[in-house]
Amino acid sequence: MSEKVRLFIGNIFHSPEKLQVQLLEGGFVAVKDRKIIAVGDADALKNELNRFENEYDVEKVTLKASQVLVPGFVDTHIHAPQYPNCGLGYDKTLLDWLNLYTFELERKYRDLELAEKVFDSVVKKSIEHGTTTACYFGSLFADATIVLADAVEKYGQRALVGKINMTQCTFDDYRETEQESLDNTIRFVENVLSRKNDLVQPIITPRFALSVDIEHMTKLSEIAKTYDLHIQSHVSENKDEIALIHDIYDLPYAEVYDKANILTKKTVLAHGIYLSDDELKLILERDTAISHCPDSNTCIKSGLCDVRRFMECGIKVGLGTDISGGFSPSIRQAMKSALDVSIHISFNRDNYEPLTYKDVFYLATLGGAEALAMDDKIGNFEPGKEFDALIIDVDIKDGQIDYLIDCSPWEVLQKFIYSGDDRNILEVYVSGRKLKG
Ligand SMILES: O=c1[nH]c(=O)c2nc[nH]c2[nH]1
Ligand SMILES: [Zn+2]
Repeated sequence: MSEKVRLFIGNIFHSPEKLQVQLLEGGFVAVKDRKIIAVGDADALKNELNRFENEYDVEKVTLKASQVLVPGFVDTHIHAPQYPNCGLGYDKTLLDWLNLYTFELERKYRDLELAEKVFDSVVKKSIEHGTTTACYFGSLFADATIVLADAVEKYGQRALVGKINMTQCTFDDYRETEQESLDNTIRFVENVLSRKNDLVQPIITPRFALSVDIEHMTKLSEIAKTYDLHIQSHVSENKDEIALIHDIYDLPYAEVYDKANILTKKTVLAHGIYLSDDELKLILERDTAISHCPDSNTCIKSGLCDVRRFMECGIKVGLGTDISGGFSPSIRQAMKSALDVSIHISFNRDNYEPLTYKDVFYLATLGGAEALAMDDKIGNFEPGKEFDALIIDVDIKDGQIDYLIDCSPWEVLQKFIYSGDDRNILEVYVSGRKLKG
């Protein structure tokens, strides 16, 4: 019996390299078990097809003209416990929003039944919208965050899952002592690592520089070092927040994190709207990434984030939904909003080139993988990488798009980014396994 290979044949988009988008028209991706073994254009397919059919038991998946195959989307910043609050509290700005809406909801996750109900929904919804890899802020409570890791494992998503650390600047009954924070973090990390599921990894999660002081953050960074883990936090999101950090430390925001050793090549910081050039230089030197979350920046009125500036100085950047600062679990929505914000910035700046749909496609796929330091495994269709992919169709019965004229493959991609939704995502694959469709 020869081994099975799936051949996806049709119009294929991916970013072979940073900032580039390539169309393989009538091309193919060959998948064996979890991994991509070959990729090519129509000519390569003609040359390779016989060989594949001789060597393997080939199953063909042939796409229609209204369909494209793309790498799975990467959500580099999403708060799972905040999912019930999507769409709420947007008359506030960050610090009031945290106190009046967010901590009020998050403190309820001592209740593990609530945790199970919400995390089941948010993970399913995220996959429905094409997120094959998510970087989750979990709960302050280790047990609830274990329930989130369970949901991710159950539905087969690739994810980094973090137990939040907060020892100050929140309600008395919604924080941990420093010892609890360290003990529960280690307990959570060991729980996730003991599963030996390479799709689900723990991530160290000091919430932001107001939630934990430098000394405690330094201890958290030591845990990350001991276990070789990722780190996530927020940075320079809101002017009032930045003023408080400055009052406490008299240092630029990014330097506070650098003092605590949390700027590593496996760290992703959300927002960064007001980072100075010097802070960007520091972040670049540390090879730390930024998660651009345009919906959140608009909904809680944090500001217009110039993501092109990060990209131009070479910082790794991905997109984040930032539920529930953002209202939607969809990275397609984040792509559209990243375009909107960039266009709005261009109205007030001479010679400013707004992002294009190709730029946001890169950010949603390879950019996200780079931001999470996972681009050795995912992000495009390079042979040897795992097959995380979506089949998108803009000609479906009950979608938002009426497909009235034939579209070229590039137009199919544009239509999806601007006018599509989860109904246009027919199939979702993570590590070769079909999760939707
Ligand atoms: O967008 C945000 N969401 C949060 O939950 C949060 N916590 C600190 N800073 C934050 N920013
Ligand atoms: Zn956030």
